[in-house]
Amino acid sequence: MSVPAPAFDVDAVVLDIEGTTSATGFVVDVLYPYSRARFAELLTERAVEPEVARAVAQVRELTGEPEADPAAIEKTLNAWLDDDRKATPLKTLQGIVWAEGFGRGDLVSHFYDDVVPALRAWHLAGLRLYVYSSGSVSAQRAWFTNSPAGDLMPLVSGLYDTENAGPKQEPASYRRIAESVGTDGSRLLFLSDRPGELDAARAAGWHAVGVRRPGEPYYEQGVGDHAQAGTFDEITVSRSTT
Ligand SMILES: CSCCC(=O)C(=O)COP(=O)(O)O
Ligand SMILES: [Mg+2]
Repeated sequence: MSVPAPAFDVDAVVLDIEGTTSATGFVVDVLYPYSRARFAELLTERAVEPEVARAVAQVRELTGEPEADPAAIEKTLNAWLDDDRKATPLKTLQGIVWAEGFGRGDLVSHFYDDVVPALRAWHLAGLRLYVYSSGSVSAQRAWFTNSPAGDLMPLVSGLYDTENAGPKQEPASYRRIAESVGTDGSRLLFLSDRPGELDAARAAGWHAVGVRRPGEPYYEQGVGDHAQAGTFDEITVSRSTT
């Protein structure tokens, strides 16, 4: 079923990244190898850093291997990468490596051509913009700061990931975000490529639009009975002040 997106009167738009603002192919072909090549050093040379140690403890807990050494942890991380599993400790460790890569100029993020003009127009119209991605908050910040169109963080009011909000397929995560931004779910619009995420947002009382871009992994599957758009140009949002 294909339902075109209606016009939305909301206070804020919450954005998924991979498959929605940006190409999955770029993440998988550029960012994933970048992190894969740096995990060994991170796990051996920087194991005492609190963020690394916390993520390693989470990997050990998730795998049920409390004694796992750096080589075993690396093997697990790479297996999760192969499966594109959005495990929180994987995303934390990738976020560390990517943020440093963006910072030193090795990496520049990717946004589909229709996205940045739409974000600027929505921001100008008084809408707040948030990000909710499986990528860690530090990865998201680096992604928006180091875009081909320059620093986009001034457009963004807040960043949410699976650590500060929870899993993306659970309605409770969307309720948590609504509470955090101080807005009722009925005044929030979530944009994502994944039907399970759209279902969870709708179950929390949010508006949701499925973004279906040719070539993306979820394009063929579609977005179920959710309203859909092929680009951000097809999404009309405004914010009434009454
Ligand atoms: C800058 S975040 C990098 C992309 C990533 O690792 C990821 O898992 C994105 O997943 P999403 O929830 O945005 O589909
Ligand atoms: Mg996505």
